[in-house]
Parts: sequence; C-alpha cells; structure tokens
Amino acid sequence: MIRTVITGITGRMGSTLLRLSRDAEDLRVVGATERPGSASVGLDAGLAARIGALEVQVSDDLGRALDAAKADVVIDFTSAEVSVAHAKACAERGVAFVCGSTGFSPEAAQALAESAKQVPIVAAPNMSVGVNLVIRVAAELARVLGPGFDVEVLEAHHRMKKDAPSGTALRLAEVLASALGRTQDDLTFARHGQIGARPANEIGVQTLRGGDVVGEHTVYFFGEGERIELTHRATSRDQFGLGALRAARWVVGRPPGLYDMADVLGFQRTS
Ligand SMILES: NC(=O)C1=CN([C@@H]2O[C@H](COP(=O)(O)OP(=O)(O)OC[C@H]3O[C@@H](n4cnc5c(N)ncnc54)[C@H](OP(=O)(O)O)[C@@H]3O)[C@@H](O)[C@H]2O)C=CC1
Ligand SMILES: O=C(O)C1=N[C@H](C(=O)O)C[C@H](O)C1
Repeated sequence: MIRTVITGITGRMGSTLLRLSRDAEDLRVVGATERPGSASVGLDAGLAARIGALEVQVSDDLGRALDAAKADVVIDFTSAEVSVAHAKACAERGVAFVCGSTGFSPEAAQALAESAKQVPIVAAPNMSVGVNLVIRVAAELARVLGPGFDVEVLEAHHRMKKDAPSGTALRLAEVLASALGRTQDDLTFARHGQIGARPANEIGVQTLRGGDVVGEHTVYFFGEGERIELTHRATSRDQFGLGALRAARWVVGRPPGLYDMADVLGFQRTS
C-alpha cells in the first residue's frame, strides 16, 4: 500500500486526486492540506472536497501533516511558489514528491531541482499520457518536416487559470525549438501592431482563456500548400489525475533526482 498526502484538496486537481485515490486499491490517503486560513482546515478532507468522508483531517501545513502520518509520497497541484515550499518539506523528511504545478520562474525551477538532490521528484506540466505522446510526436514532426514549415503553438484553458502560456504549451515550444535547433530567443509570445514578415526561425506561442475549457493544445506546422495540425483536447481532469497517481506509484523508492513524465512512461526524453 502506498501512503499519499494530497495538497490543495479543495482545488480543481486536488479534489480530482482525492476522488481517484479513494477508488485506487493500492493507495491510501493519509494526509491532506489546504491554504492556511482556508475554511476547510480542520474538516474531514473528503467532506471538504465533496467526495464523502475519508477520515483524514485537512491540515494547513504540509510539514506538520507529514510529521503526523508516515507518508511515502506527496502529490501537489497548487502553484509554483507553494510547490517549491512543499518540495522542501518533503526533502527534509525523505518523502517523494509529485509536482503538477505550472508557472515556474527560473529561480523556482532551480529551487525544485535543489530539493530533488535529496528526494525523488516527478515534475511535469501535464500528466496526461495522451499529451506526453503528443509532445513526442510534435518533436518528431518538427524534425522530419524541418525548416520549411512555420511552427505555432496555440493553447486554450478555463477562465480561472492563473499562468500563461500554459506549462504544456511552454514545454511543447521548448521541445519543438530543440528539435529544430532553435533557442528560447526564437519563441514569440504575442503579436500586435506593425510586426513585419514572420522571422523564419520564430516559434509562436498563443494563449486563449475562457469558460470551463479543461485544456487544449494545438501545434500548427504551416507549409506551402499544406498544413498539419496536431491537437490534444482534455475533456476531463481525470487523465491528469490518473497520470499523477501513476507517477506517484513509480517514484516511490527511486533514487533522488528530478524526473519527468517521460521517465514514468518509459519514453526517451525529447529535450
Ligand atoms: N501537470 C498537470 O497535468 C496539470 C497541472 N495543473 C496545474 O496545477 C496547478 C493547480 O491547478 P488547479 O487545481 O486548477 O488550481 P486550483 O486553484 O483549483 O487549486 C489549487 C489549490 O491549492 C490551494 N493552495 C494554495 N496555497 C496552498 C498551500 N499553501 N497549501 C495547500 N494548498 C494551497 C488553493 O487554495 P486557494 O484556492 O485558497 O488558493 C487551491 O485549493 C496549476 O499550476 C495548474 O496549471 C493543472 C492541471 C493539470
Ligand atoms: O491549469 C490547468 O487547468 C492546466 N494546466 C496545465 C498547464 O499549464 O499546462 C495542464 C493542463 O492543460 C491543465
């Protein structure tokens, strides 16, 4: 039995993870957290997340939750800043960490990597198996099509999403740039005004926000007389959650290090 602690349990992903974990025979939720000051602190986590009683009390501090319950792994979908602090709490206690948060600054990414020197961490901007396959296929298409095709990434998400572009779109753009021998400097995040002709090496990354869109990503390869569009549409958060649980099962017992979903799925890394 793998003992998990789930953070941010009233959030869109936290509540999904709690429900999926409750239904998994090999996992046991032994701790749950929410933001300090949240009305759900002290309540039963299952009741707070509206999935039925779980007999696990919501804590407002991951360190204290870990000290109270012997956990194997923490699953965290909160925000980049909170995830950095949570990864440190895990590193100090020798607990594995699965991080789904996005919006990492270079400094926050470095702080996460520091914690991964002490414990195994899986961090991925998208834990759906389908998206991770799309990332691989996109890299392969870019390599084969080469510089004759203009590459653009478009993402759409719900109106509550805080970071832009999505972590998945950023990962796609980085992988495409690497496949085409380009750099971060070739990424263009918005266009407005008299922008002139498109630079040949540019990779555009564009963002849409609205309604309840769970998550959509399209890579366009615009050629002469033809175009290829590679799209992933998530219609439920369950695939992100199931991917995170797969990562949690995989990461327990691994040596310290920063792992990606490509490692969990046994893919060769694309960048
Ligand atoms: N890798 C992947 O596959 C996916 C990644 N994501 C990413 O996961 C993150 C969360 O997304 P989502 O679930 O939609 O966001 P939500 O805002 O719905 O959930 C985040 C939850 O974390 C809580 N929280 C904030 N601070 C703390 C804290 N210190 N301790 C514990 N809990 C805290 C929030 O509380 P409060 O509301 O009070 O702030 C909220 O309940 C985002 O970065 C998103 O981009 C999302 C889906 C898939
Ligand atoms: O915030 C979300 O909702 C999502 N965030 C992830 C991202 O930023 O890529 C993954 C998914 O598309 C949903």
